[in-house]
Amino acid sequence: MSSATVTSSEPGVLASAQYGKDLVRVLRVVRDGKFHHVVEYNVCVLLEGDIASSYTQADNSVVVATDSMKNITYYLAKVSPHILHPEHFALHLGTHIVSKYAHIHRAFVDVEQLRWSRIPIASDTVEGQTAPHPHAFWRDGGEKRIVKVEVDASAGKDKLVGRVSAGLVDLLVLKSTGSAFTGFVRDEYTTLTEVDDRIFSTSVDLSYTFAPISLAAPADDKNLAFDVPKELAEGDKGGVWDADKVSERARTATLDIFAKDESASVQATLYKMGQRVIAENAGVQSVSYKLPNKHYVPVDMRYLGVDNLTLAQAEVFVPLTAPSGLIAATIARK
Ligand SMILES: O=c1[nH]c(=O)c2[nH]c(=O)[nH]c2[nH]1
Repeated sequence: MSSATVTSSEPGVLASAQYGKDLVRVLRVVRDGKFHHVVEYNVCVLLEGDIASSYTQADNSVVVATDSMKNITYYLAKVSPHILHPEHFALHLGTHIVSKYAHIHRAFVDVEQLRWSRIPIASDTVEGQTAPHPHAFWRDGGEKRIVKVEVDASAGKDKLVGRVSAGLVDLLVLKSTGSAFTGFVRDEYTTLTEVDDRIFSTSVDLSYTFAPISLAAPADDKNLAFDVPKELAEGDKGGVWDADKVSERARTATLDIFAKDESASVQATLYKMGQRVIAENAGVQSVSYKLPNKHYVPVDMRYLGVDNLTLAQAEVFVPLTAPSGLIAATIARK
């Protein structure tokens, strides 16, 4: 952003500015004969560049309307060969915008992907397996895949840098044993009892960051020449161009560790999850989790002469909506 003229009557200076369109909702159908693929995305596009005068001087000549950003998003949803891969689609969208507008130096594209899974048809089997329906889908949970991309043209339109992080949110999990919490600080504020066995439930917020990549500027006027560089595509195991597999592995690792770990605490389980994501994905530089500790409290039935508090007898629990613990950490590659 170029600096604005500050007159003496203005006590403040425009320190940063971004604008764009949020919640661009799009469903795309890709027809592969009778076999269809669908993706549903909520897209947010924000831009930075030489736009200060639109704030400081009411100069709209530098404004690409947010309405146009919505239209570009729908246009690329129609023509981009990358539409089924949210990381690649977001890179394409960001690259398109910074290449088209000379005064726009950075594009930030966030994609939230909603779940549409194939309906398994029990009466149709292929080699003994339930057949996934070719064009019927169901929302199998509120979990969302998340992609955040920055396309940075500040070093030049022919020196684009892509910064990508991805992950998931709202993956709700619960285990009814295999979790303890003991040995924590005990002082005058402590009311929590130590437990060798408890319910562990959380809503996983996972995000991992890839190493920055250089991007080829689109060659043609319609900016459709954005291609995954071949050498990168082939040698990119666990990196940005392997993003669908990374997403699957990170999700599986998270669920596996959650289920199998004899958890000493949310902190210790989180750390193991992060280590596994780093170990399994060579292109991932760091992994962050935010894990709320969603408490379930055994109901005290002693007034009825019923034991629902001792470990083996705790069977009826109340989910607490608030407060919850919140355990967060980032594990970075050494
Ligand atoms: O796994 C946990 N970590 C904590 O930091 C904590 N604090 C708390 O009250 N319960 C728990 N559980």
